[in-house]
Amino acid sequence: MTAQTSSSSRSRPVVLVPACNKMVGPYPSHVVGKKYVDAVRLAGALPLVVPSADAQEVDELLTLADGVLLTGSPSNVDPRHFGESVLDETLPLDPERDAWTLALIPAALLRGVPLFAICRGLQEANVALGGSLHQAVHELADMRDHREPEQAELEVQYGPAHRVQVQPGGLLASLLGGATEIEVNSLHGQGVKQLGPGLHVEALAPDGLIEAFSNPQASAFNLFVQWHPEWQAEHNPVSLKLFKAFGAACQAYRDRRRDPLT
Ligand SMILES: N[C@@H](CCC(=O)NCCCC(=O)O)C(=O)O
Repeated sequence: MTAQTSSSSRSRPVVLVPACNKMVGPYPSHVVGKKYVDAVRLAGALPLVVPSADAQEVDELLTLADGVLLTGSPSNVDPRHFGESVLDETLPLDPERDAWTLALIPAALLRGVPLFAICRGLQEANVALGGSLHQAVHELADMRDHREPEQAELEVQYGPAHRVQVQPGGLLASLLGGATEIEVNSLHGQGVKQLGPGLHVEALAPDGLIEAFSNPQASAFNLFVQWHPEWQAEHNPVSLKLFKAFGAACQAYRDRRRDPLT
């Protein structure tokens, strides 16, 4: 092994983590939950938190990236991005995040950069790829309330909430060694209404809500999940498998970029 290949195989892949935008006291700030950054490290990658960016900066940022992790957030994707007006004005939005992640997602997929998206990340990916969202799943007949018990302690909010059926033959089933059902947490009010064209359902909740999907047309690893695998990921065998698979895809992307002939 040459010195060059040995150093490239040792250097960790860089994973972009887009920040949310919120006020911290009187100060407009960029914020990312620590559990997401920790999970990127657990995947064997180096997290790089990106503050809000310009849609024009997406290509430049992707040249730095060996992977992208889209986090959850209390904020909703603005329904105007899928042709609806906001039904509940009291819920938070994050127009600065929408402004560039909706451009980042198709660009990352086109470039073959591995992409893993969680909760709001799944929702914004569906919208970025031509789908739409329910604004309040809990107000639909025959759907369960997928929101967390807000007054409960965090362990309960992020505790197991319902099972999901893993669709046979898909990426998720393969990552989970053929598992057909898993237990997940649930902390969201929005949810997939119309899945974007060409996207593949990977998991369903008992009420039929899409809980995971992938884009089989993209050349690299991509997985979008509605639950929160980053919560105490090191203690959850399902989460470990997902983050390890994402990390391995990011490492392979980095190694190919560094040494295209290997
Ligand atoms: N606001 C959206 C998305 C929900 C979501 O991502 N929750 C995460 C909360 C904080 C965190 O754990 O990062 C919805 O309600 O559907």
